[in-house]
Amino acid sequence: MNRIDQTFQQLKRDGQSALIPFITVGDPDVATSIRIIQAMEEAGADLIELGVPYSDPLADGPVIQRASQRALEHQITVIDCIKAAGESRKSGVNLPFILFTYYNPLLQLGFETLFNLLRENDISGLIIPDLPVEESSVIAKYTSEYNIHLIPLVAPTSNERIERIVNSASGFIYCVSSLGVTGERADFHQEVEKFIQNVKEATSLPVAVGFGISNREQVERFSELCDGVIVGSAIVRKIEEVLPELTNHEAERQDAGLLKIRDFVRQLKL
Ligand SMILES: O=P(O)(O)OC[C@@H](O)[C@@H](O)c1c[nH]c2ccccc12
Repeated sequence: MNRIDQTFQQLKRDGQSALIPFITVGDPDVATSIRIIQAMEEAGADLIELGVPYSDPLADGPVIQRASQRALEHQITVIDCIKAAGESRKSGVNLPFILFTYYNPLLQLGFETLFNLLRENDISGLIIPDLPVEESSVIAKYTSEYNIHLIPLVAPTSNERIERIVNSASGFIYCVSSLGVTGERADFHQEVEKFIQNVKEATSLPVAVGFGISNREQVERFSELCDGVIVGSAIVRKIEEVLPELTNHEAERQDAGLLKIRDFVRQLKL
């Protein structure tokens, strides 16, 4: 069984909601990203979204755009990101990995190569924000053959498309809490509760919500409504804040930076 399925089933048995951080791999570099992934697991994260930096991240707000730019300074590729997951697994990390990438880098790579790499590096899921369900059939045969989930995004404006999106999904459904781009928010789409309820009624898969969630109170609010919460920009901003420590040549300073990231994530875990 896929690690994502196992994790959500275990969380359901424990009556818990999943905490799913997003980080940009290679920000500030791959070795540090692997240490951040380890820190996320220590902090209590249940799954992790590993973002592939992209030059034209249309759906990303300024925080993640800056993280992509920092990673692209080292010319990090989708293969480097996949291998970083494999290295993390070898280091003892058990979290299910979800590769988060725009569509274009995958086209360059080719799906056969992609799915072989995903399997070799024990990546359990894929999120492609700019691949509409109408065009996802090209990937569907690989996801079932390799037992790797293609996790769809649904938005408050998806309405009649919700049925079609969730029927072709596996793993879990990613509900986008608000319109626009990623980034911490004080408030969300005015119908967000109703929207999440509609999605839950349309699927038996776990439902997670992301976009704008940045503090414990918001995690509590959305964990009441669904099976998991995704937090990206707030964590990426914390990484940005401690970059001087993470990139310091002294190991103690690096460790201090990692501890700040770990403690920030830990206070989000319910
Ligand atoms: O950053 P936020 O507001 O916490 O939202 C999660 C988001 O970072 C992550 O899931 C994500 C990163 N890039 C995206 C592009 C589209 C949708 C979602 C994403």
